[in-house]
Amino acid sequence: MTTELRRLRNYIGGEFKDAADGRTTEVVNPATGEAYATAPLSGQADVDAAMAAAAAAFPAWRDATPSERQKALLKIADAFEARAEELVATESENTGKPLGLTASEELPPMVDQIRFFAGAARLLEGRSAGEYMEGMTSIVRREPVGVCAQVAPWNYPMMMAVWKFAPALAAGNTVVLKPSDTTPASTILMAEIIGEILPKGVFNVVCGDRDTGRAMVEHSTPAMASITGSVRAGMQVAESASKDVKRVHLELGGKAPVVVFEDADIAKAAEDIAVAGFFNAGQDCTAACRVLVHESIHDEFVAALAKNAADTKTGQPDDEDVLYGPLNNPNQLKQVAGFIERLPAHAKVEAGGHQVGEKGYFYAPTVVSGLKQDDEIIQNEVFGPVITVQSFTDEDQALAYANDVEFALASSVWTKDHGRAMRMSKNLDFGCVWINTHIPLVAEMPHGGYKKSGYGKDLSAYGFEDYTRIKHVMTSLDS
Ligand SMILES: NCCCC=O
Repeated sequence: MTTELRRLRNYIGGEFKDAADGRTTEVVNPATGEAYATAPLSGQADVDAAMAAAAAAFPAWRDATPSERQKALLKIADAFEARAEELVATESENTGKPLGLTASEELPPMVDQIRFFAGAARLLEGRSAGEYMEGMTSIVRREPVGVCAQVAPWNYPMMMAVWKFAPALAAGNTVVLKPSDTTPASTILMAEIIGEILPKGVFNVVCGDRDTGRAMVEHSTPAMASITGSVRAGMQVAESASKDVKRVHLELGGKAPVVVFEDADIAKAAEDIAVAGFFNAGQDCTAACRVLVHESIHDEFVAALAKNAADTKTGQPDDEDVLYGPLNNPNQLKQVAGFIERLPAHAKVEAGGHQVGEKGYFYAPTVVSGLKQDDEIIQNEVFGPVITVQSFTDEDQALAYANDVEFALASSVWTKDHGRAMRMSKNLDFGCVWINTHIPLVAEMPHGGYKKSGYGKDLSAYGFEDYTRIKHVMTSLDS
């Protein structure tokens, strides 16, 4: 018996539409490995239509007062809260995430982040107007940049979409957003909710693959392209955007060092690091994936971490005991398994190291020790439930190992020594340093990295300003 697949559609100019040429892709639930929907595989005509709708809606949305934009965003936050159960169920079908944790750990921060940007809409920062030249007054205008092309990833499909559209809309831009081709369902549901609140064309969703994303970034309409994804994808976006010098906002990979000194609370550090490394199956650009531990506590720490890994459960979304669900797709499962299969002889798998179950794309919580700084698994992003452990001799070596990767998004230090924590915070070359914790985020603080982790900030007033442009207006006092 064949079951009818749900038909997801693009949201363009206030209407749900199939791709102009009718092409679709199947959308698979990674917890079962079975298709449950189809989504448009959008081409140039669909991108053109979405860009035209966003461009047409821009002048009126730009000219709406900050107060009006705030009101609309607050309504969206309220509506998401009211339909939380539906959003969570859809996100879980998209990704296989545990239902309970998605409801408690993802939905509330998302709603809070929208409310934060609703407030930011009314706080437009600029230098003071004044007479910086005799007989002239200068003022600064902070304006929206225009239409924004935004590409969201599959690891947190709803929350990453919020990180993109909320600051963009708050600042007065209009948006064409593309969810990942593996996780479009929750974004389409968000479009349905948002569509009841915003004017037509202000928020548009185009489903599709890499070629769709490229068509969006290369399109002449958007003034800005923003992507959260892999380094490879970010480099392609930067290259495509360079053709007409578009503004680019890139949130790419991570390889977070987690530096545990000998005076840390070992049991607590091992417990917290296991959660921060395995949450969302480690599919998190800030995941606590690369532990550096002082040699004097190495064995004790590895044993504690391996025990926490063994106690961590992965499984189906409705199982209340699980910390994380499946990897997002078969390629991701292959990528994670590949890193373990290719481990050098000096590495030791302390926990996990294998697929779990026969259906879906589950992988066991894994801890690997005995690694060297130039090993593949130390230098490259695994994006799976795998925590590596290396040992160091002193602060200088810890710092050298921590900074010696191409990524620079997040890091953490575990110590009771305040001076050491402060020295490490100064010298760690990462966009975020946590001290005696790892992974919490707040809407008020910036998220974003350096080096191959990209540039531009998400969240915070900095993220909001990334979606604005500055204009200097100078007026002669004689006129
Ligand atoms: N913990 C949220 C990280 C966003 C990117 O993966």
